Amino acid sequence: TQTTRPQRMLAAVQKNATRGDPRSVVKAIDQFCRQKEWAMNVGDEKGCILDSVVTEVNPATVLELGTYCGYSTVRIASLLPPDAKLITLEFNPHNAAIARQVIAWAGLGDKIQLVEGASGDWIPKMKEKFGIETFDLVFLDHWKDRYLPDTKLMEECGLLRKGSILLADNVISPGTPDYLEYIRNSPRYKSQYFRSHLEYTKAEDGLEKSVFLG
Ligand SMILES: O=C(NC/C=C/[C@H]1OC[C@H](O)[C@@H]1O)c1cc([N+](=O)[O-])cc(O)c1O
Ligand SMILES: [Mg+2]
Repeated sequence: TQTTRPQRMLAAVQKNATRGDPRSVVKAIDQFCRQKEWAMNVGDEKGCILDSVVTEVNPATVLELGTYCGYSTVRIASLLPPDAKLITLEFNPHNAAIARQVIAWAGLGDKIQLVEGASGDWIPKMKEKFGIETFDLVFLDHWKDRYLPDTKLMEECGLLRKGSILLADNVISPGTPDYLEYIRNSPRYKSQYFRSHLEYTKAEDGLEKSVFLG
């Protein structure tokens, strides 16, 4: 029977990456996407910007919205300090099942909590279910029309503190116009655009980094 693209991506990781070596997992996925099949991972160019933000923030608590196959999950978790906690939300059970195996191959299972379900349902439960007070860093990479409602929801649930960083993928391609308009005009955020390209292509895309001012 026909395999799915996430299944073929996982097979490429298991074939080409070294168990317990997160950077080799990242490299294997990027190679698969360049040489075999495009897939919607943040990719290596935007990934380097992601790395620099994670390193700068050095977060103790991270929320990722949109795991997909775990590429950015592994990329972020490989840079976190020892006791840091990364919670990643994925709506699609098949993608979540693949991501769990990618994360396991990278040996990062103890740093990452993958939660299956809708961000709108889980964001209000972060405190009670995971003992999270606030997030130091949020990486938005899920459905583009969920960036704005979920940001407002995080504000309402008190999950952001003065200095929390939101980093949003795809603000140009596919684009998140309502989110950009809100975050760039809100007095509660200070935003910065990092221009780059849509993963594995020459199309423009970029990451929007926003600091919550409280
Ligand atoms: O839809 C995108 N991401 C949303 C992911 C959505 C997740 O929810 C549905 C599925 O569970 C997936 O894992 C996307 C799309 C493109 N694209 O070029 O179409 C590029 C990207 O970097 C993206 O993150
Ligand atoms: Mg993306």
